[in-house]
Amino acid sequence: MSTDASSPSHFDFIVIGGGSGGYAAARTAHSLGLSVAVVDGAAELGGLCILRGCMPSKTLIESADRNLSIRRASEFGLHAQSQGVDIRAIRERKRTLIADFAGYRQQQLQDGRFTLYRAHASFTDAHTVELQPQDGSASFQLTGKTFCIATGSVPSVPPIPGLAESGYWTSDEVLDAEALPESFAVLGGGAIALEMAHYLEGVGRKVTLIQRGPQFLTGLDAECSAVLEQAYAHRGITCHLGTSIHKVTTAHGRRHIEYQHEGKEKSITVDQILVAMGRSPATDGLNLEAAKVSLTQKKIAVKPTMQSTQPHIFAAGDVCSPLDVVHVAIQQGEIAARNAHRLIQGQPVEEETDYRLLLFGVFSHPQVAAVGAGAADLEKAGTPFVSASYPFNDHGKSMCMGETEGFVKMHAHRETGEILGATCVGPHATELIHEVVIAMHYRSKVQDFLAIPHYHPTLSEIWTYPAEECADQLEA
Ligand SMILES: Cc1cc2nc3c(=O)[nH]c(=O)nc-3n(C[C@H](O)[C@H](O)[C@H](O)COP(=O)(O)OP(=O)(O)OC[C@H]3O[C@@H](n4cnc5c(N)ncnc54)[C@H](O)[C@@H]3O)c2cc1C
Ligand SMILES: NC(=O)c1ccc[n+]([C@@H]2O[C@H](COP(=O)([O-])OP(=O)(O)OC[C@H]3O[C@@H](n4cnc5c(N)ncnc54)[C@H](O)[C@@H]3O)[C@@H](O)[C@H]2O)c1
Repeated sequence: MSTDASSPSHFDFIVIGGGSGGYAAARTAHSLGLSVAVVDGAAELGGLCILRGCMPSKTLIESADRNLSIRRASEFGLHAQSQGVDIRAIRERKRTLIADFAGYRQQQLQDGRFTLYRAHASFTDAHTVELQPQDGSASFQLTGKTFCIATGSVPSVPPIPGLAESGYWTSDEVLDAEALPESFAVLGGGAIALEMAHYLEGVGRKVTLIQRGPQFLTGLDAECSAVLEQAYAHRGITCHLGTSIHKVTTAHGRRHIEYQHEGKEKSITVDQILVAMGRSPATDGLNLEAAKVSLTQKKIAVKPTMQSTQPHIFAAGDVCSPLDVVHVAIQQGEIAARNAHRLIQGQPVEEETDYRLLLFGVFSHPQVAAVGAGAADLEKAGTPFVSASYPFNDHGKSMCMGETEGFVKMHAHRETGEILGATCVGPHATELIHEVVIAMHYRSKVQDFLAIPHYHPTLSEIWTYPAEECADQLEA
């Protein structure tokens, strides 16, 4: 770390935000020989994924998954019974792992490749940022030839009457709670709502999911939502879709939610509310107007080159992304750095993001994963295609495992046979999808896919069924 007066105040590339996107940008720019500054204003370094996102949530979910196995032990001829759940111990395990992951990232940020400033940055003009150090010392300025804004996102809380006054949790509070109340209303139907509902029910809490839209995971195949709704209902999670929340009140320390569902006025009383209604890009305080950087739908507007409306100011990650996930933030950060290098060298800024293999996974139970185009995208684009699906309840390995909820689905180009997209809801879906990602990376046709050997009996071989049916449709 360096904040002393002798540090250079001019850099080739200044990265604002040291999370997944920012770190990837800084690492790439350094490897290309640029002088790099990273500015991060957080009290703790590490970024969302490590501190309050992917890693803590997956650590907690692992405990829920194992508890579900204990609950079902008798199905497998095993005498096992849960003796209870120790939320404090689950949090301790999470804290230990996260401290390790965060420590490694902090080391990477401070190993001398970049000049790290622990400060909040805001633009004073298109080439200058004002830094307000985290330790309260006097502010100072840095100038840069190029920049990458990678400031991430913050939970978004809609103005539901009474919600703020009643109090609520976001994922931040669930992920670090040392005790959990007995009942929760989870508001939202995206990845956070579904993952946290799985965790909370998995450790024995009563959960009601209240989603505004007609399906979970808006934008994904509606059949995924139907499978999740049924699986969650089977576990005793109440799922109310197509709702409209009127207001929240409190009585005796509990929260009372009034909402409309299926044309009827309903209400529930719960101990705690988890708000999982999306996240907003973290642009407050950046003074983007001074740099003439524009927003579109609250996010920083970027071209496929990751350039903002100011060509030497790039962006990466949640602050600008069409999908708030880590591998995309990293890809964008790397492209931003390589294009900044080209700009400085006077070369054409030509590298563009390619979302053909856009990949999304949800660690619910069952899990959901998708890559590439869905049927709705292909129809909208007018692409001729064939589709086929196959259920896990007719697949040998998943039947042996007792994990029969869900299906796999594949889409292929009607003329070329190239695989264009796939969806999977079911056991280990977030792992299984990668087989199709690799095939799509190499632009495999369904016929090529069928030539690849699949071991028997495995979950992976389930993909051969929709591939075979797509190939049959193509022949026909
Ligand atoms: C509960 C949860 C679970 C998730 N699970 C997954 C998952 O399983 N898989 C997945 O791919 N994605 C997941 N995500 C999404 C993923 O965490 C984010 O997409 C990713 O971490 C965003 O990285 P980023 O670099 O854009 O931002 P961040 O990692 O948030 O980094 C932004 C940094 O900028 C700093 N900053 C902000 N403003 C300023 C400023 N003005 N000056 C200086 N510094 C500033 C912040 O301190 C922060 O360190 C999850 C998110 C949540 C909330
Ligand atoms: N496994 C993963 O990759 C993972 C896990 C968690 C989060 N994330 C990322 O974090 C981001 C935030 O996740 P999220 O689930 O909060 O957001 P989201 O945007 O995916 O989902 C928000 C949900 O809240 C609902 N909603 C919004 N306003 C509402 C209102 N007024 N009343 C009722 N419902 C309302 C929406 O219909 C939507 O279903 C996502 O973009 C996601 O990519 C990813």
